[in-house]
Amino acid sequence: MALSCAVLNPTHVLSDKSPCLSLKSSSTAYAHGSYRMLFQDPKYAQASILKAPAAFSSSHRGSPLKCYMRTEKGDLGGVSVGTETTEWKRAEGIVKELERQCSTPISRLREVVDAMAEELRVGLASEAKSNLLKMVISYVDTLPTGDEKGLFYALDLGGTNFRVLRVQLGGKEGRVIDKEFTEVTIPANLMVGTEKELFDYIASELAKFVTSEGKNFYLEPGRQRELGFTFSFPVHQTAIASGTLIKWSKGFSVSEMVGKDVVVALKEAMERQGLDMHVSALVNDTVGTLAGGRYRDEDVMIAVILGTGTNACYVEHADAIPKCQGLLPKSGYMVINTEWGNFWSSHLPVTEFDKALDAESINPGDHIFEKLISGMYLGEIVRRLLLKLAEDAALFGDNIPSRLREPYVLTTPNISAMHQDTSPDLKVVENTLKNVFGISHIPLRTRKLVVELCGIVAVRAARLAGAGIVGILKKLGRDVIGDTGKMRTVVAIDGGLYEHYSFFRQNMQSAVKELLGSEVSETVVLELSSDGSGIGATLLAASNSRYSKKS
Ligand SMILES: Nc1ncnc2c1ncn2[C@@H]1O[C@H](COP(=O)(O)OP(=O)(O)O)[C@@H](O)[C@H]1O
Ligand SMILES: O=P(O)(O)OC[C@H]1O[C@@H](O)[C@H](O)[C@@H](O)[C@@H]1O
Repeated sequence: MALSCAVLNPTHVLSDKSPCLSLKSSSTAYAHGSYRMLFQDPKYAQASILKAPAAFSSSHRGSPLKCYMRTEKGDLGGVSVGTETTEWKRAEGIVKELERQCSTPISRLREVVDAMAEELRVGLASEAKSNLLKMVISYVDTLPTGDEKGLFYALDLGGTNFRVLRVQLGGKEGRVIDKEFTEVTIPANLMVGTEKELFDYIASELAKFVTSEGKNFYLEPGRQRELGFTFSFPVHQTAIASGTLIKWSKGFSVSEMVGKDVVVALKEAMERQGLDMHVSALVNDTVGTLAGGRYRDEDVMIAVILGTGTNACYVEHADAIPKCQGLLPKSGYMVINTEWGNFWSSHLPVTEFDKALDAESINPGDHIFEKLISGMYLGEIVRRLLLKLAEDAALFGDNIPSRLREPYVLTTPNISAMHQDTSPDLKVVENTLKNVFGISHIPLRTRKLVVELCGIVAVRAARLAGAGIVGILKKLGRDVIGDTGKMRTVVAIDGGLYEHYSFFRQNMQSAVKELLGSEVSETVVLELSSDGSGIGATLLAASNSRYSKKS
């Protein structure tokens, strides 16, 4: 079977040193001019001089045989004479089309900003089930003052990790006198198990941690230990220390929990563990991050999580919350947990791959924005693209590795490592694809294509996250220089995706700058607040302590 490749001739050159021919199974190719066939893979090392018109065949089967062809006089000035197979052209076509579908030009981002600002407003107007954004009233209407004192614990149940923390707070002078924490990965089976299994695991880890309390930590005599419980899932908050689960996200589905008070579930589990501790605050991790950020900088107004999932909260004026009837806080403001992961707009650049991922997820139709931008999903999107290229353009040869069909086997840390591979031969890409999918002998141009795919998915995610932030700034009227002049707004950001993926961080920051313009963007600070939610939860436990004298 002849490859339908162009006939080679000396003028037909490729600008890079990518392999010139991809030979699948037994096939022949034709070459004009006299060339030396250099096989890239040593096991086919046979240099043979081909006299034009030359035909050669390979009995090689399986993944493509890569080779270089050069004139007898050696290298054609550093280029190889090559030809494109139809499959390669098809692969490039698919990637180009994907780039078009995922594009986020500033015009489209502005539409997303406006849609986000509108959904924020709608969500504050009423508790209608139809609201995309839950806009959860957090019952946090006072943020840390710095006067907090004493020993407080925090427990942070996230999408991937579960953290326990204790701090000794020393008021304005001492601030954080000492802190200790431990982090464990949540066993996957508990994400889909029973309430008792999940909460007994959490309570037992917490009880273990309490027994290791050192002498640096001091509990006032006669007091019960107090805890800030950070629960990174959509909760309908009913008071500062109670709330019922609205729905799971990020691969969790402990079914009988929906509608139940998560603090009651934790308290029952703590009792089963014999753990004597009072839950003083139930907070979303964005609210914890905001509190931790405000403890350091009084201009923190917004907190964003870009981790396994994504979400944002912000400080809203109480009189801008119509659904907050009769709950007018003395402070005049209320922290709102937007639950923006559930945002959707027709302006979002959603592709067939995103739709398929959503349809096959455990929460189809939910958290569409989160599925476009957060750490749980970026690797999975790239995997789906690679599978498409393998099926439609034989990117990795005739036989498709079975692991390429395995959902979530390619993680976002994998794609950030490949995407940020600075080695000249893209060794990280090669090793990652080999370790994850068992694919080897990947030519350089294919590795470059994989990097390009990671970039397309990451840029879209980062720019959409930036648009989400500007949507909140717009809701607050801080996307322009108001008549009160320039106001500094700090956005505290936590989460492994933002913290570890610098390319994502840079693209998000540049999207915010592009949307705001240089003058306004100078008033907005995006800062990494990597231990924010834990510290913040202890601070909120302190400010809502059963022993504090509420004025
Ligand atoms: N090196 C990395 N590059 C890109 N994303 C990463 C990296 N390391 C972790 N992440 C993302 O961060 C997520 C963990 O975020 P983190 O905030 O630490 O925990 P959680 O989401 O459980 O609160 C992981 O699910 C992963 O998607
Ligand atoms: O910290 P994580 O696991 O990345 O969670 C971030 C967000 O994940 C979303 O799925 C939840 O609905 C939010 O409540 C949460 O804040």
